Parts: sequence; structure tokens; C-alpha cells
Amino acid sequence: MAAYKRVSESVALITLQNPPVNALSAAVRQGIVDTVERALSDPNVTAVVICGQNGVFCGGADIKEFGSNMSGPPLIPMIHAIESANKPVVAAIEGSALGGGLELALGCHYRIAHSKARLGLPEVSLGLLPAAGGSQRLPRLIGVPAALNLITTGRHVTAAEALQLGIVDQVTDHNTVDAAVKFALSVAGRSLDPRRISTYPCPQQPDLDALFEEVMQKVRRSARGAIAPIACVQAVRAAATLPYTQGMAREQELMATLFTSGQARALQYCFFAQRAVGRWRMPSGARWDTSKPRPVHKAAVIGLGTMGRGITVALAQTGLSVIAVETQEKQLMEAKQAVSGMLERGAKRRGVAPALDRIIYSQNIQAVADVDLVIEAVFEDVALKTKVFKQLSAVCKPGTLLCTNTSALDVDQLASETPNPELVVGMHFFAPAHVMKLLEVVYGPRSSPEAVATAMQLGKKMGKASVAVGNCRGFVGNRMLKPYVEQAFFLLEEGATPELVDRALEEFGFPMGVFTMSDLSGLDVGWRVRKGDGLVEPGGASGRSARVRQGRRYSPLGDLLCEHGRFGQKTCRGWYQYDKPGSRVARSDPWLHSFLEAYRAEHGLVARRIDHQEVLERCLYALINEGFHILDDGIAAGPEDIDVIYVSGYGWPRHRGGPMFYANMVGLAKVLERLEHYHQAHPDVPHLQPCSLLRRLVASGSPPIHRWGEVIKKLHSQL
Ligand SMILES: CCCCCC/C=C/CC(=O)SCCNC(=O)CCNC(=O)[C@H](O)C(C)(C)COP(=O)(O)OP(=O)(O)OC[C@H]1O[C@@H](n2cnc3c(N)ncnc32)[C@H](O)[C@@H]1OP(=O)(O)O
Repeated sequence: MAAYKRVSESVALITLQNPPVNALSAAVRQGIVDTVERALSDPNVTAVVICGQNGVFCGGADIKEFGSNMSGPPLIPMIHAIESANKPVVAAIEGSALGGGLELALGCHYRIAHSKARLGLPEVSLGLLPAAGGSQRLPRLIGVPAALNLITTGRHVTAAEALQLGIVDQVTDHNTVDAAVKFALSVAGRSLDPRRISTYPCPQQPDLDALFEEVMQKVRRSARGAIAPIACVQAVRAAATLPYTQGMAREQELMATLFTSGQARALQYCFFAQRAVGRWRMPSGARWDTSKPRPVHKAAVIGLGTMGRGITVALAQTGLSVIAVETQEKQLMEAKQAVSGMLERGAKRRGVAPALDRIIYSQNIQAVADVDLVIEAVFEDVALKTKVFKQLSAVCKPGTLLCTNTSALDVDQLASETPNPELVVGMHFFAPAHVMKLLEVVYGPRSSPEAVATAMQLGKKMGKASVAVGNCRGFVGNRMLKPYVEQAFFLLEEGATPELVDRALEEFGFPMGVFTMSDLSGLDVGWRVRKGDGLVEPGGASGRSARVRQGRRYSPLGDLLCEHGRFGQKTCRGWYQYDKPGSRVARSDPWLHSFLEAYRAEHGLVARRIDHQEVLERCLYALINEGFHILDDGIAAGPEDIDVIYVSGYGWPRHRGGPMFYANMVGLAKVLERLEHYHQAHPDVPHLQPCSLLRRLVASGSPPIHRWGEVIKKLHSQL
């Protein structure tokens, strides 16, 4: 759909119409082809302006069409027809010009952008490359280094940066279409040859080979197995070294491989999953579209340890007034300094003023009397948190939302200590809270839909991937992490090394393996939790009971390392060794290897050869199995919720879509078969026993992931 109108007598105004982002669906492409033809064949038209309706130029190709048989006019000839036109075509860019949208604009002879517009070629984040000529035109227009940067990262640039780079010809603060029409009239009749980007030679670049070598190395390192960034470099290289038509052929060849790849499917699934989790629903039937969030202008944070500081920064950066409460004077002073530092550094990076004056620090909890929402972030101790919740209930104005940042305690129990449990939800941030993208919003059976809606909206404002989940031990993310870490420990007992396990997981695409991660977060954290659960027996136990706790297999390896004072990076020793406290360079530690050998000998364990496949299957399938339990229990509303949590907060490689999408890709029957195999070999490990939901899904013919929801609903109704 594209509307056609004559304005200022001789200008044809073509308006793309496909809300909400004017994506280039088959109908829009047909509309463009038809209206451009009409404009070019009308002798009374001297120039053409293309814009998008409702203040958005174009969000690119219609991603929803990718899964189906694509019909309608293809993009490349459509853009080529615009570029070859004998009348000037001007793109009037408001809102977004992304992907195919920017490629369309690059086919136009001129580009005028509103100052608030954002432009970019984000195809790489969908597992693709800009294959409607974008990878060939952009380097010709702005040079190879800048094009490489934009295309391999997919980042969006502001109109000001686009002007500086030479992507747009003019930026306006006023009505963009009016400015474009005026501009079009001013250039009508001029030669268009110098405006056809495909005819430009690529700007000369000294040491082209060295540049591509360096960029390729950097991209390979950060891609962690993703193939699209590498194809993007190869496509730009074609632009820099080949004539345009040959470059286009290379662009198409590379795109053909990417387009049908599992990675592209995974990344496109992530795009829609991220948006789907905003449409949350609770088992009670409460939903995002029927629950009204409350306005939050003023918030409070209680407890200014690491988490409280990060949350304070995140709230202030969102524009809220914040009361930051810490009862210990020394801790308060340190926190004030740390928070100011974080705000100043963040503001410098973003080129804005630091939000220092949005925060009031206090030692007195009475200071939070008039806030709309409180986030409690005191030490993870149930008695302390209960006390704080009781104080808050007495101090806060009626209706104030009380949120806890607990990662392990029972949100329902805390809620039950307050007179208004409907006002209590969990807001589980991840450290550092002002940086990490994930937020689990944890509702209990008594949390009101309004409270959930408010926490979800606040999370969104903070720029977090906010996922509403039910209350259970570890919520979603940490609950699934437990069987994953447990398998890694068992693998060490059976003959693996931390290096082997970590390498397998890093080759899969995690930024770090389980043992490097454990060293970074501190072994003492899990030790404290296991002690609280009554699992730790000082000095380890001897005999068979040493590796059995509460009736199931248990590995005391982590506890034993802690008893040796090996807490990870902070003590220079953990699963690896480090040169100085906090160093990120993990070195293999002969002590650890001898320790493992002695441990196996003591417990009569015979080390066997373990390969990467077993590491991946044991760790990942145990984690996925727990994901099925979570779905079965109704703790997560759908697989998308779990996948967004894992991709946004736990380093699961985005190009593999998240654990549940990965299970769907591998095949549910295969996951079930491998779990059965490992459970048979390790009957004392309940986490390897396949979840009944997985069995039932396989018995229902392994439906594709987008149909799991309806199948689960049907299965549950039959119970
Ligand atoms: C061999 C075959 C050759 C094929 C060649 C194909 C070439 C492809 C190149 C491309 O163009 S790929 C697409 C590139 N574009 C993007 O990646 C942009 C994606 N969109 C965004 O980044 C954002 O949506 C936005 C445009 C910046 C707007 O953000 P905002 O926060 O305002 O809204 P959202 O909630 O994100 O989106 C609203 C709504 O619109 C849907 N949507 C957005 N973009 C697209 C799209 N390109 N195609 C289809 N649908 C899109 C989004 O899913 C939301 O839908 P919902 O139902 O409301 O959740």
C-alpha cells in the first residue's frame, strides 16, 4: 500500500502505508512500483518525494513474510528503478529508516531526515545482511570503514551522525515532507548522474587487505559463532573490490546462504519473542492489555550494596526522582560516591548531563513516605527483608508498590508479612543492574495485575527486557541454571576438566563457560546458598554419603574449593588461577587438576574420556528439561519468556534463539531420547529424568514452538 498525491503542482508525493512501521510487505512493494511508474510517466510531475505515514519512514522488509513463500515485486529491481529514474526522487525520512527502508532511501537521489530520525542497517541482528543493495551502496557512499561499522554492528545512527557520515543530505527540525518537497522542487531538472550511488566507485582505502583482515578478526571474536557478521564483512569486501553488478551478485550469493539458515530463524524468533513477552499474562487470567499500570514519578531504593547502587543509577537515568536509603553511614557515603561516578561516566558516554540531582540520599527509612514505588535491595536474609517490608508498610503512603530485588527468597512469604500483599512483586535485577538488560518481574498469587503492570512498565522504561514470571525457587533463570551447573560438577567427577567443559560451552556461543563464570561471580555465593539448604557437610563427608545429599547425587567439589579459601577471581584462586585479585585472565591451575585426581581416587571414581558433545548434551538438556518443568508448572507463560530471559541475562547465544527454541531446532524427540539415555546412566540425578511435558509434546507429534502454548493448554485441560 502506497498512497499517491500531487503536491506543489509538480511533485508526486508517495506515502508508504503499512502501520505501525510501514514495513515493505508485498502490498507496499507493489504500491511503490505502481506509484513510481505513475509519477515517472506523468509529464506534469517534475520530482518525486517518498515518505512514510504516521511519522515513520520505513522499518525495512516485512520480517513476518520471511517464513512464508515471498510473493510480490522483489526489492532490488524496485530500488534500481527508482535510482535509474529520470526525475529526482527524494526520501523524506521521519522516525526510522531501517534495513530495506534505508536501502530504499539509498536508491533515492537525495535524502532529507528529521533531526529525531534514526537510520541503520540492522539486518545482521536478524541473521541477514543488507541484501537489497545496501552492502554495495553504503560503502560507495560513506567509505569502507564507516560502512563496515554500521553493517557489522547493525547500530542505528541519529540524523546528526547520518549527516556527518554523508548518508543524508539535509536534516530538518521542521516538517520533513515539506522540506523534502521544497528540496525536490529546487533540484528538479538537474543532472541525476552524480546522484546514482551504484555508479560511484568505492572510496579508495589504503591497505585494504590489512583493514579487512583486522575487521574480520574482530568480528569473528565478537560473533561467537554467528555467521551473519562474517557474511557482512565479505559483502562489503565485494563492494570495495568488485564492480557494482558483480558485488550485487556476491551480496545475493551470501544472502541466499543466510536467509535459510537456522541462525536467521533463531534471531528472527528472538526479535518477535522480545516483543511477545511484553504481552504478559498471569495464570489468574490477568493480562497486559486489561491491566492498567500506575504512574511512577518517585521511587525509593532500600539498601545500597552493589545491587541497590545499580538500581538507583538505572532509575535516575530513566528520569525518576529517587530516594536512596542506606542505614550504615559509611556504606551510604561510599554508595553516594559510587553512584555519582556511575552516573557521570554514563552521562559522558551518552553526551548528556548526569542525573545527580534526581537522587536524595538518606539514612532514614521515613524518607520514603511519599514515593510511588520502593525497591528493596538489602542483604539476602529473610528476617532482614521481612523487617524492612514491615517498616515500609508502616511508613509508605497508601498504595505504594513494594518490590523486592531478592534472587532466592520467597516473594509470597514477604508479601504475607505486609497488610497489602497485592502491592508486592519481585523485581529481580541482574548485576550490574544499570547495565544488564534483564529484569524478572515476579508475581505471587496475591500480586495485583496493576502491580505487575506497573513493574513491567517501569522495567520497559528502564530499557530492560522485562519478563513476568511466577514465584518459585530461583524464579526462571536461576532455577534452570541449577541443573546446568550441577551437570558441570558431575562431569568433573567423571573425568572432565574445567577447561574442557568451558571450551565446549564457549564454542557453543556462551561468552564464558560455567567455571569461568563461577570464578567471576564468586564460589562463596553458591556455597552460602547450599549451606542454607543444609547440603554442605564440613570437610565433605566420607564414603558413599559424601556424594549423596537428601537422597540424590551431590557433588561437594564447590564446597571443598571454598574450604580451601578458593572463592574465584577475588581470591586469585578458584577453578582457575589469576595473577591478581579481580583479574579476568583465567589460567589453568595444576593444583586443581591434582586435587580432582585425588578427589576421584578418594571416592573410587575412574576418570573416563568426555567429549564436547556429552558436555553440551548433559549441561544444556538438563537446563532445557527444567525449562519444560517451568512451562508445565505455569511459572513462565510460554517458551518465549524463558528464551528472552536466557538470551538477555544468561549469555545464551542469541543466534541459537534461547534454550527452548534450541530444543525445538534440535528436535524434541532427540532431546527426549538423550535425556532418557543419560538418566538411565545416572538414575540418581532427578534433573536428567525427562519432564512429562516434554514426553507429552513428543507424543503430540513435536509441534513447532509457536504452537506449544495451545498444545500445553490442551494437555493441561485433559489432566
Ligand atoms: C533472498 C530474499 C531477499 C529478501 C531481502 C530482504 C531484505 C531484508 C532487509 C530488511 O529490511 S530486514 C528488516 C530490517 N529492519 C529491522 O530490523 C527493524 C526492526 N524493527 C525495529 O527495530 C523496531 O520495530 C522499530 C522500527 C525501531 C520501531 O520500534 P518501536 O519500539 O517503535 O516498535 P516495536 O514494538 O519494535 O514494533 C512495533 C510492531 O511492529 C512490528 N515490526 C517492527 N518492524 C517490523 C518489520 N520490519 N517487519 C514486520 N514487523 C515489524 C513489531 O513486531 C511490533 O509488532 P507487535 O505485533 O506490535 O509486537
